[in-house]
Amino acid sequence: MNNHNLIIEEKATFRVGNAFYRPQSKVTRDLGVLAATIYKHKHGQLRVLDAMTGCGIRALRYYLESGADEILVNDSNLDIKPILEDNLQDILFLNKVKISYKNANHIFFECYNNKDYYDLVDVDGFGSPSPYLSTMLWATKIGGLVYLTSTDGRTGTGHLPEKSLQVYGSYARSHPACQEQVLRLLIGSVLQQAATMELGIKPIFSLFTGQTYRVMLQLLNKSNLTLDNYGFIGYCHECGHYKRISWHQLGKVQCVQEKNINPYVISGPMWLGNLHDRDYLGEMKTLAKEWRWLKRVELLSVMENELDFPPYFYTLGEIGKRGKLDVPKRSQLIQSLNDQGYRAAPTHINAEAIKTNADLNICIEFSNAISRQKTL
Ligand SMILES: C[S@@+](CC[C@H](N)C(=O)[O-])C[C@H]1O[C@@H](n2cnc3c(N)ncnc32)[C@H](O)[C@@H]1O
Repeated sequence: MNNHNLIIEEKATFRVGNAFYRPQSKVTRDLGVLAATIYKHKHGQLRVLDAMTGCGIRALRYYLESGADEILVNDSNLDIKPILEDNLQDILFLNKVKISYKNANHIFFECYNNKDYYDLVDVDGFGSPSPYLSTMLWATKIGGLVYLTSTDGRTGTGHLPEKSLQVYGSYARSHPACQEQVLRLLIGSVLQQAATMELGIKPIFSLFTGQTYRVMLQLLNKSNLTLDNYGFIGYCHECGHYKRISWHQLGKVQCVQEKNINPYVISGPMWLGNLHDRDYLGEMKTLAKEWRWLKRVELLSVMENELDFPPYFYTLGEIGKRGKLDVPKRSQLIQSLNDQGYRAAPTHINAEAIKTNADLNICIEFSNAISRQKTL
């Protein structure tokens, strides 16, 4: 490889040429590498299918950093062949990598047909993930991981509810916590697709970067779709309250606040369980510390702290608007809620929002109390 236009990302050195590379997605690659490395430690092997590779950066990093034993690298764009083969030449030479230029669904079907299942299937496409929501599972080993991307935020955030029905089989409406909803729709949709094959899934971690939604899921050997973990979220546009709604409550719930009765606007069905697995996240954090990836340690700590909360968050904007006073800093409001025995934590999804088990009215009351104290 000549040195012209060389890019270095962690242990990988490569060129982009006419292939795809987005430096801002490094955080999604970093977390993928951490999870893959933990998987290799636990299972002693790591065979990766990088189904939409672009310039090959993920394949390189899974090999060089996670210790992947074997990688099937694929991209449907044959025009990138010279640059991709140049980038992967060292591992091609070691017989660690196979490259193909097919539609990802073709590859998934081939894997299924040949009973050739992978430990990690990375599906990093453009826009909507809908063509791969079920097919990617055909290529995944039971107990293995799938790492799925969506960059189609508009559909799941409630701007295109009918398209959401088409993509996720769920009706998505707009509300302040709608980015968390996209992650939940993605997980819920894979959960439902897996259930049709009598399989289940467990979220290892879920990530929103501001542009990209990513979920890392583990494939389980039996369906875990239940009326408890797959359901609805209601949002009251009048008073800003949320409610987790189960199937048997549909049509029966109304928002009753201060003698006003308002209908909830309902989105779903979607995943209502935790967005991450506590143990796996903890192991990823320990590894990130060992590798001195301090920014990732910080992110994983926030993700750890957002576990075991209701499936939505309150934005400071909503709290301020409804409380009609200036809203304090996020950390101050969280501290004051914690001091009074409520659970509250930041969310990685929105830098101006909190996850809490306190009611919105409590958040407004505490926020106003801090504001009044400041003006005294
Ligand atoms: C977002 S880029 C991948 C980026 C890469 N994983 C990374 O981290 O830099 C999406 C890639 O998927 C390829 N692609 C799009 N649709 C595909 C399909 N159906 N099958 C295989 N590859 C596809 C595109 O050619 C493009 O290179």
